[in-house]
Amino acid sequence: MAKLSPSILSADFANLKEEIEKIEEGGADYIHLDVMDGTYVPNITFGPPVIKKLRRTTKLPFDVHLMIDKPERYIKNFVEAGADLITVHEESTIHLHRTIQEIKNYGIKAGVALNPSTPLDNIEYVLEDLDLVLIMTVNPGFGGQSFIGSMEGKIKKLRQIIDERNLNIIIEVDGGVKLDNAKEILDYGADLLVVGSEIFESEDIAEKTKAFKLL
Ligand SMILES: O=C(CO)[C@@H](O)[C@H](O)COP(=O)(O)O
Ligand SMILES: [Fe+2]
Repeated sequence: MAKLSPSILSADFANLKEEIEKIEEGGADYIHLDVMDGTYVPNITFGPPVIKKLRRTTKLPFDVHLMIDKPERYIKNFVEAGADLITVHEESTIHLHRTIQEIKNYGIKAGVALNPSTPLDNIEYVLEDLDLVLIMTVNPGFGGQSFIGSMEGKIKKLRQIIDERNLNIIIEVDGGVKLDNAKEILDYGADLLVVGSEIFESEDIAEKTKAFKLL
């Protein structure tokens, strides 16, 4: 069964509590929280105070995707807000190894995200320290974009590396995941799918979440 992390980026921000209840009802495994700072990506969303309030509304684990410049400045704030898993972009932090260690020292899971143009080689020497690798299948910043086809090879290659080395790393795929391509993406080797617009822009959020869970 597919693991699912619905992204609230496309949710109704005036009714987040209700929207979260619907994905919970549909069987979501995590909630994906897209944090954007207007510098690392050309969009601004929300930060630790919003996440802290949301923490009281659900027991689902918080999958926090940081699209911010120099994320090491704010790891503590996101941990205190209730993150269970923090993913930083490889391109956003100079001392990636140190940033990963900082996240893990708080006793939560650490992930690294790669933009579409960033090679897997860039995480070669931190792979053993990671709980998760997030493959961006769109350029980060916005929901509702189309899956970039060449990411198929990247997901497959990462699956091969993880299996060959027997590593315990989740492959998360984020961007342009829809009901009609999700099965293929799982077959490439993804473990965890992020879905934003396809779930939150649908008529029935709980039913749509269930449909992904049945894949
Ligand atoms: O990180 C991001 C965008 O930068 C994503 O998490 C999007 O929110 C996914 O949205 P869809 O592509 O599924 O609409
Ligand atoms: Fe994301």
